[in-house]
Formats: sequence, structure tokens, C-alpha cells
Amino acid sequence: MSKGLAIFTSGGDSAGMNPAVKCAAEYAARMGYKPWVVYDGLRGLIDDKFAEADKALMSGILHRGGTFLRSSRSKRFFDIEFRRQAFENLQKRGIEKLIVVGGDGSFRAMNQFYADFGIPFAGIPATIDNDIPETDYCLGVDTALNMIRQSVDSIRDTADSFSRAFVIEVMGRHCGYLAMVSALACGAEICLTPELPYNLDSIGERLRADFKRGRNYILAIVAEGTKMGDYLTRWINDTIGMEARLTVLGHVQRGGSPTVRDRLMAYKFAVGAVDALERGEKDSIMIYRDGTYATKPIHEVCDSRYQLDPTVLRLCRPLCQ
Ligand SMILES: Nc1ncnc2c1ncn2[C@@H]1O[C@H](COP(=O)(O)OP(=O)(O)OP(=O)(O)O)[C@@H](O)[C@H]1O
Ligand SMILES: O=P(O)(O)OC[C@H]1O[C@](O)(CO)[C@@H](O)[C@@H]1O
Ligand SMILES: [Mg+2]
Repeated sequence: MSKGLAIFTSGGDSAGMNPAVKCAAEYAARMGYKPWVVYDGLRGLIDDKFAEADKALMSGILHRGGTFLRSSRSKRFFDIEFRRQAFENLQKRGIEKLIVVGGDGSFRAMNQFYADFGIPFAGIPATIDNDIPETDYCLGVDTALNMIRQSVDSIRDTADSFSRAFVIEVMGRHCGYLAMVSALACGAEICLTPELPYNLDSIGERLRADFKRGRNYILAIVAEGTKMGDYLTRWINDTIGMEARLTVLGHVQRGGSPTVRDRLMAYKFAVGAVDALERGEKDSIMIYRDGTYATKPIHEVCDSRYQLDPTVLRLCRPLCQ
């Protein structure tokens, strides 16, 4: 009997999950595995929602956003009795290896599961937050940035027409990557993120000087992790004296067909994950660092802090002063 390998998606969905699942299943089959998929992430692992990953199931999914396998955040997975239930579901099908496509929380879940039952796994980083340590890139980030870019370009049209300020809150949980890169790509005047200290007094002086030179609107990008959206909007309105509106972009950032970059990186991560399991690695996370694909043991990933690109930080510093 060929060896069983199951693939699932977990945590916040992100564009690129579908091509990652498709490629991992097809490549695993070529490598002599019997590939399975699990629906509903960790919840489905517990509730026995498995299907054989045959060619028919994998067709027509590549271009779709989100995850066709669906995802979840599961409180029950913190409980050993539910994890045992998940283990029994694997055992009865002869599934000996797992590939998880998700974020840091999902990797921690697998690390715990490996400690409990010794099931080797490989993790594919996929989260729009781009907050996984040791990798420069997580699937879904490019697609999310393009969604944000499109929205901010549209908001600029109305900001200019009405001579208004717009504060645009973007996702990222505690990480400011989406905020910084979109602020740079969209030419925002202000960018507030958890990573960089800001100074409203000097921002105010800069804006007043800009107004004297003819600027008639403002775009400010705020990372959700700062919780500054409301405050900054009121501050621009009351202190700067420009009519201001707040737009919280919300979950629109998580949707959309994966960009070419996300599709291609999904393929490379997926092949790397199957290869890592084939080499006998037990708890590896796929990483992309300085232009190179590699794997790292989970403890090296989960025990470090994510580091933001220093050039991006340097370019954004003037936007919070
Ligand atoms: N230490 C742990 N033990 C068991 N399960 C865990 C552990 N940490 C996280 N999990 C499980 O992993 C799930 C996914 O984690 P989380 O919600 O943090 O999303 P993520 O994978 O980091 O993705 P994203 O940040 O993009 O939403 C959690 O809902 C929980 O069920
Ligand atoms: O969809 P939910 O569960 O509300 O979670 C929202 C969070 O998930 C993410 O979209 C991805 O982790 C974060 O940016 C955001 O803070
Ligand atoms: Mg996370």
C-alpha cells in the first residue's frame, strides 16, 4: 500500500492556498504517496472530513482565491483528547505525514501534534500578515497588496475630488508589513505601524508645509495593529483642519484570485514541502529568504521574531514623522 499523506489549510485563508494544495497533492502522487485532503482545517482533522485528492478534485481550483478546502480556528485542537481523535482519523487511513498550509498558529498546532503522536509534518507559510519569522514571504501577501493598491488608488480619486483626508486601515494583525508596502506603493503621506514610532506634531508640521505648496488631500495608511484609525481620523479633522474619513478595508484584502507570484511561489513551496518529508524531515517549515528556498525546523521559526525588511522600514520612517 502506498504511504498516505494529507494536506490541509488552516488559520486565515489566503490567496495561493489552492495552488499550494493542488501542487502538493499532484507532486506527492508522483512521488509514490497516496494524497488526501482534509476539509475545514484543524476542525476537519478532528471531525474526520477527509477526501482522496484525486485529479478531478484538484481541477478548476488554481485560479480561485481563499481555500476550496475551507479553513478554521479551532479551540478544541488545544485539547489533547480532540487531538487524539484527529490522530485516530489519520491512523485508520494509513496517513503518516501531513502538509499544513497556514500561518504561525497552525505551525504551532502541528508542532504540538508532532510532540503528541510523532506525525511528521511540513508547513507552507500562507498568511496575508507576512508575520512568520525566518521567511521573507508568505503566500497571499502579493495578492492582498494588489487588492489594497486597487482600493487605495480608487480612494485617492475621491480624496482629490473632495479635498479630503482618508485614513485607510489595513490588516496584518500585529505586523505592519501590508501597511508599509502599500503606503510606499500607493504614495501615502502618512503610515502608522506597530514597528515604527510616530510623532503627530512633526507629521502636522510636514502636512502644513505641503498644504502651502498646494496639496489638497491626504492619504494615510494605518496598520490595524496600531489601533490608531479612529484617533488619526479625528486628529486630522480637528487638529489639521481637513475633513477626514476612515475606511477600514477589512476582509476584502483576503480575497481575490492569486497573482502569478502567489501561484508560482505556492508551487515552489509545495514541491519543497513534499521533498522535505521525503528526505525524512519531521517538523520543517518552508522558507524563502534572500531569494532562496529552504526549510527550517519549526523551533527555529517559532522561537524567533519576524524581522521586517530593513529597506522597507527605512523608506517608511519619513511617513510617520
Ligand atoms: N499551541 C497550540 N496548540 C494547539 N493548537 C494550536 C496552537 N496554536 C495554535 N493552534 C491552532 O491553530 C489554529 C490556527 O492558528 P491562528 O488562528 O493563529 O492562525 P494562523 O495559522 O497563524 O493564520 P493567520 O494568522 O493567517 O490567521 C488556531 O485556531 C488553533 O486551533
Ligand atoms: O478573519 P478573522 O478571524 O476575523 O481574523 C482577522 C485576522 O486574520 C488576518 O486576516 C490574517 O491573520 C489578520 O490580518 C486579521 O487580524
Ligand atoms: Mg498567524
